[in-house]
Amino acid sequence: MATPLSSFNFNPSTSTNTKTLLQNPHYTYTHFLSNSQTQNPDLKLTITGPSRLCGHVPISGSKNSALAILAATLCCSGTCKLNNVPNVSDTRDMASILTSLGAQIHVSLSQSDGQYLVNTDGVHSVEPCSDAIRKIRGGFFVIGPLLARFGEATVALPGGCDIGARPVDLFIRGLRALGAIVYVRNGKVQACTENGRGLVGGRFQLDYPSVGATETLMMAACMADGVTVLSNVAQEPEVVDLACFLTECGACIEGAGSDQLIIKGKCQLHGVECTISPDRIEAGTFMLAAAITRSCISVSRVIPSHLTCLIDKLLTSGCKIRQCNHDTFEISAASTDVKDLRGFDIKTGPFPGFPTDLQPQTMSLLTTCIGSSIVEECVFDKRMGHVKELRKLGARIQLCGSTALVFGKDKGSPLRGSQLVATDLRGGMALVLAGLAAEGTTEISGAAHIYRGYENLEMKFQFLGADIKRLIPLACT
Ligand SMILES: CC(=O)N[C@H]1[C@@H](OP(=O)(O)OP(=O)(O)OC[C@H]2O[C@@H](n3ccc(=O)[nH]c3=O)[C@H](O)[C@@H]2O)O[C@H](CO)[C@@H](O)[C@@H]1O
Ligand SMILES: C=C(OP(=O)(O)O)C(=O)O
Repeated sequence: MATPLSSFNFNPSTSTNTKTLLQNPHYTYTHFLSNSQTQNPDLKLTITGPSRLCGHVPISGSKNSALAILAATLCCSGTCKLNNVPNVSDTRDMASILTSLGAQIHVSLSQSDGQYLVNTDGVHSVEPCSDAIRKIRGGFFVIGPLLARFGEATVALPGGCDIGARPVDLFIRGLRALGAIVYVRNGKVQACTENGRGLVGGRFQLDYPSVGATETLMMAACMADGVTVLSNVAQEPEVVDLACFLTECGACIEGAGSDQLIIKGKCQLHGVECTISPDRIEAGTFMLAAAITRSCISVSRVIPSHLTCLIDKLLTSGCKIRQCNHDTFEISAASTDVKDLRGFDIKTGPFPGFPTDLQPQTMSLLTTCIGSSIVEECVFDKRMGHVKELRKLGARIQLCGSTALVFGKDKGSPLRGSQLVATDLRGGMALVLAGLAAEGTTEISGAAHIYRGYENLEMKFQFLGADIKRLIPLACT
């Protein structure tokens, strides 16, 4: 029997250790946060473990699908209605990028599934607010639709997680292949079409199947004159989500989910209603949370084909995973159900490979498993910032470049609470998972990074029974 979906286990109790932290005169516990508060660099999370989780967790809409689809609304005349947009700081930043161009956005957070009504007919600028673009990676993707619909765009070089070199050379070369003139000047990419004639269909082979470059070029090609063939493209589910959205809007795209896209340009696309797919990275994170705390929880909505790699590894480790219906999974690592978990090796890669966005959280689990494991990060060149922090909890990890050798536990829990610093989104969440498993209190500063991509994160963990709180400087309340 699956755990009943109504069996929420809300445990708002405050442990002695947390009380000690709350005695800090400069910090307070807050239940709800405003937009600027989630981005406050002094925001902290405090967790007292070890936790046993129990109950059901609903998965929010995909951050990365939502960002790309919000950018794609710039291709559409009329209004787009987007449901299930996650209320995270990245989507709020994307909304401010669109409004800085003149788009009208009505956000309804009272809907349980975050609804955005977006109309880009009144766009009067082709240069989005640079400060917002420099905060997130997805904001840069607007260069494709702006150029396609309005014939020019000036977009600052993007931000996003600090996880290595993140150039935009493939975007630039791809847009040139569609007839654009593109320069990088003073930290901004300036693009226009020759004599204002618009983009033209062309052929372009990506050196690497970049998700963002594939999405940007797909949006541009949808409104270029003629046929475009893009090869060696990304096959991630978020690319498929974007292609489905654009097709509903009237675009003609073949091959989404394969390594080649054939796109026939259309003069105009129209607004549609669309529901953002569930976030596979959030779903994977909660499955890993169940494993690291040796607990049993259920998770929905999950699209199983999006998480094949992780599910296979968790089964290898000894977890029991049961599909309760088409989109609900129960995962158990509880001692009543399984022997203790064994370590396993992972190597990240483009989809359908192991997702780089689950690498840090998986490493946290491996520090608690029997035996040693090898973690190879092959997508980003500096995505190991969490290693130093996990060591502060007592984890034994040897690092050589982007390969980590993780020594599991000898006996008992090897992790003990400590004061940690989150330096990026998934690395920060890896610390949350480790904090749930660790004995004692873990305090994580730099928590704003985590709020970029996890909706209601501490509320979801509290419902599962974890002792987790966010602390915000008194000056900001
Ligand atoms: C907003 C968004 O959707 N972010 C996701 C997107 O990021 P993003 O689209 O930035 O990731 P890419 O797939 O582009 O990056 C992968 C690799 O390609 C390289 N590269 C990329 C573009 C380029 O022009 N030149 C180049 O060399 C990058 O340096 C990196 O090493 O896909 C990543 C890989 O699944 C995820 O981790 C991010 O969560
Ligand atoms: C790397 C990520 O995001 P971004 O590309 O937006 O920095 C992520 O979601 O893990």
